[in-house]
Amino acid sequence: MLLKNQVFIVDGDLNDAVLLAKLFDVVPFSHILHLAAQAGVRYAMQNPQSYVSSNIAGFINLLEIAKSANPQPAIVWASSSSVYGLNDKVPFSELHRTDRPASLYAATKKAGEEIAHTYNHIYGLSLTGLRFFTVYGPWGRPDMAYFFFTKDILQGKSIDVYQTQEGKQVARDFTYIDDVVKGCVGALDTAEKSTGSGGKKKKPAQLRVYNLGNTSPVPVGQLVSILESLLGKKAKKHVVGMPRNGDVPFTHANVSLAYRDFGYKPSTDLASGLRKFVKWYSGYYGVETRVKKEIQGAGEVPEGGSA
Ligand SMILES: NC(=O)c1ccc[n+]([C@@H]2O[C@H](COP(=O)([O-])OP(=O)(O)OC[C@H]3O[C@@H](n4cnc5c(N)ncnc54)[C@H](O)[C@@H]3O)[C@@H](O)[C@H]2O)c1
Ligand SMILES: O=C(O)[C@H]1O[C@H](OP(=O)(O)OP(=O)(O)OC[C@H]2O[C@@H](n3ccc(=O)[nH]c3=O)[C@H](O)[C@@H]2O)[C@H](O)[C@@H](O)[C@H]1O
Repeated sequence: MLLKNQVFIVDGDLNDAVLLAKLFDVVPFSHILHLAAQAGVRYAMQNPQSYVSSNIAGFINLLEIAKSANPQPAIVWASSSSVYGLNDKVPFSELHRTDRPASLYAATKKAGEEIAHTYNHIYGLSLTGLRFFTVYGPWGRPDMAYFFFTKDILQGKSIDVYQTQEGKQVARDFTYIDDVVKGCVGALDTAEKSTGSGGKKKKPAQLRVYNLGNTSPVPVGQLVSILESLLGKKAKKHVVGMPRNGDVPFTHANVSLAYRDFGYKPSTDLASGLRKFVKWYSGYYGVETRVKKEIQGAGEVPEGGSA
């Protein structure tokens, strides 16, 4: 039995139907926040099958169990800004085209949105897809640019900063983790109940898609300048043409729908968010940075402990 404030952790694969069924037997889930996926745009060229397995087959496995559960849970899940693909209207709105993905990762997230539509339509599952925009912060993913740029700058290694074939800077609507977490909680709080029971739909159920971005794109070159200042070290920067690797030249979120429906309002600019990241990174990896010196000077302790 779980006591108040306790968390029950089960380590398993989404594709393990037996395990998922057991979990649903034990817990009558009212809500599910589904974040598990094979993430990363560029890695999709190296290991395409892992995207199909986690983002399509694994998602369907979860939906299959959820649709037969009684009660059916409401599901909030992570889609991606990458579904906008070659869309060049800015800022990206949920009403814009998402039928031209630039990477297999994006194609699997877009497939997820279509699959969600099907399970909502046939079985009455309440489904909300959240299109996250390049999320960064403490405990982030080491394969993301802000993270490995930090490591490489500190180690004196060179970094590649992409520009478009036309020589324009590549930009991202970098979004701080705490803002995204607030968006997830808002989506969960406003998720309506599913309307089916025992695999049968009783009436139409809620189906939503929202952008969760920062609404303020920043060129990657500027991200590097901010890191240089926070780390107290110059980057060995090579500006190179963006390889044909699934990347898109820019992202920029319009978040008015999320604001209207659950008050989503990102409040962390890139410099403040990266400062928190570098503070965590310094403590976690035990490395010297300008931020670490500043906070030690002020008598604070770096976050994260040691690795
Ligand atoms: N970080 C971003 O910038 C960003 C942007 C858009 C969307 N997203 C999406 O947000 C979600 C979380 O991303 P993240 O950056 O925290 O990635 P992450 O890699 O840190 O977290 C994803 C987790 O899913 C787990 N996972 C993968 N396949 C699984 C499977 N078959 N069964 C069980 N677990 C599995 C991984 O082990 C990992 O712990 C993902 O769905 C990702 O696609 C992330
Ligand atoms: O919002 C999303 O849907 C996605 O967000 C994230 O993808 P991206 O926006 O591509 O983030 P990330 O790899 O950190 O590259 C950042 C920038 O650095 C540029 N970049 C990258 C590598 C490099 O060597 N040089 C470079 O300039 C690169 O061109 C880009 O402009 C998630 O990883 C992904 O899982 C997905 O969910």
